[in-house]
Amino acid sequence: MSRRKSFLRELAPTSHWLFGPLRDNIGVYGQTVLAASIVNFLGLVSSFFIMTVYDRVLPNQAVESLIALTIGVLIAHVFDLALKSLRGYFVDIAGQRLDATVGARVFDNLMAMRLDARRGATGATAGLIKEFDNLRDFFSSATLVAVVDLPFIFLFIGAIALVGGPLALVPLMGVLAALAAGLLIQPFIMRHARDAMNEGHLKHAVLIETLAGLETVKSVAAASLMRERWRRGVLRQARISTIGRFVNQAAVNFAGFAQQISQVGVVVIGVFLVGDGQITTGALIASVILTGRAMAPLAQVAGLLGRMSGALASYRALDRLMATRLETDPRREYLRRDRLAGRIEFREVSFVYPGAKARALDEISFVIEPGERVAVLGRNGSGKSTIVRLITGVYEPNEGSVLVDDTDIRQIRPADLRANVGAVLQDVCLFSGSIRENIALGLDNISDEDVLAAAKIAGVHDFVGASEAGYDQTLAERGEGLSGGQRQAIALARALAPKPSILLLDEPTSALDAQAEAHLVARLERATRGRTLLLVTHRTSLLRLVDRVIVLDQGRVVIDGARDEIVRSMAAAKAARAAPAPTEPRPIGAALAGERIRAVK
Ligand SMILES: Nc1ncnc2c1ncn2[C@@H]1O[C@H](COP(=O)(O)OP(=O)(O)OP(=O)(O)O)[C@@H](O)[C@H]1O
Repeated sequence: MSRRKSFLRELAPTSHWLFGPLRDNIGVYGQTVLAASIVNFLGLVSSFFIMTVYDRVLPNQAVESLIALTIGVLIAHVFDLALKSLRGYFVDIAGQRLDATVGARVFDNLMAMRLDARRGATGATAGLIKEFDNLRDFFSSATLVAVVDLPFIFLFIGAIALVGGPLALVPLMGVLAALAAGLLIQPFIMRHARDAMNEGHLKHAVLIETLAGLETVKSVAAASLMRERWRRGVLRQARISTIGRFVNQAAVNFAGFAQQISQVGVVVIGVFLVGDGQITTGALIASVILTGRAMAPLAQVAGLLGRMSGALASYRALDRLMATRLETDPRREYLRRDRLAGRIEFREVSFVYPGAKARALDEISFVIEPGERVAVLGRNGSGKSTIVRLITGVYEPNEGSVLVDDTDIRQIRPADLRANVGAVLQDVCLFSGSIRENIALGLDNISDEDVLAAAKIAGVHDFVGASEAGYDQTLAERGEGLSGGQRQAIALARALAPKPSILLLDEPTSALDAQAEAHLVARLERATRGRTLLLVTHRTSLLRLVDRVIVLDQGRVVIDGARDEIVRSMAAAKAARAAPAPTEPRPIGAALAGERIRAVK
């Protein structure tokens, strides 16, 4: 099989995300059903043993028969013990396998989900992933075994009919009443399970948002606000869960009650039947024991129905997640482009963020040739970063197309596109691990030389080279332990390391001081030569890196031309307003804000 086909196969598991792996486990579940069935049959043994002892051994004092029967019943109980342990073990094995397959698939889906298909807060999505534990517990819990026991309830009632005749009607009515009560409350429990789950996700979202922004929460004294949101979430979830649990427990208790009453009923009616000579005393005792045995799983089944509601709510939520659009459509034949030359074209591109009303980009068109170096300028919110996001392919245009090397990027295999596009985004995000790991993130075959070369250009070597731990220095979550400028340098090194043909830098020096920025610009001037560079900036000092400038305003291209010409006209406009000459670094956006700009169209 070709490499491409096997990759697509990997991405496109053909079976349903849950039922497929459950089907793969059918052998293990089959063994569980077999073990549970034998356990149920062995459950008959004790009752028949007692009945035989009462009716045959006791009147005749048949000690030899008693010994033989006792040995038989002991062997049956040893089997029963072994099979019960195996039954639990089999269900556990099935749970482990589900963990390995379904758990991985859910995570893969999350990674491959399109950003514009994502719904709700990060914390709520994290809560959703937690739902998998709920589902997994359901399919690997001992309670599930109660389902296997359910048909055996009728086997035991059949056995009662065999030895006690009409006595069987008593447990039959008890069973039907308990099952009816359990089923009647299902819609109510189901609604509560779903509401409790949703409240749980909202609560989780508050927790994650607070933890992610803990420094800000503390420094702006927002703790009381977050605590109040958390407290409200906890109270709401607790209230809903308490009602659900109460009703479910009532069903479990009713099943226990039905069992007790049935046994009493069997004894009372049995006395009359024994009196009439219809059944023997042994048959009465066996019927009482069998009634207990028949109805024992009912409480478990009532509990199982409650858990099933929770599992069903989790399944539905996860199923929605698994059905969201992925970046890579497994049914599509993507183009493999190992090496891209770096031509970028925006053709009549419009884009609206999910949930937003206004267009972030409004029918914009431009071409950047391979190796061309372009700065994108404009006021805050004019759409500069959106251009970067569209080239990385994390968002798709609503209208028009973004082409790289004359191919719509939706046709290019996302992994190939990312391998050819190095990007430093506005919000730098590092991960726990060493500095080297952070630079080489996602690059499996990168050499130490390439890491070092990129680190030197980006300025990482300036603060890492002389330290004892060097590139092995371990960073905490999100790169904590480094300054903003140092984090930015690592992100730049990460973008440069694979020597991509396209380099997208979104305000790469916003956290640097003037001197560090000047050094970086000098190094970047050499390093970016021959690569397509798209630089988003508010600083004039970075314009040394580019030959052309595109200016955006409200999602439209309003100026597109040679750098020197545009810088000259900007300076002239400023001079005309008699503004004092700004000192380094000068914010271009501010300069442009008060300026009348010539539309290119
Ligand atoms: N995730 C998002 N969801 C909804 N709207 C967004 C999102 N990100 C950006 N926007 C909106 O899209 C528009 C363009 O945003 P963009 O980040 O591209 O601006 P920008 O020019 O890079 O601004 P800045 O100079 O402040 O970084 C803005 O109006 C912004 O409010």
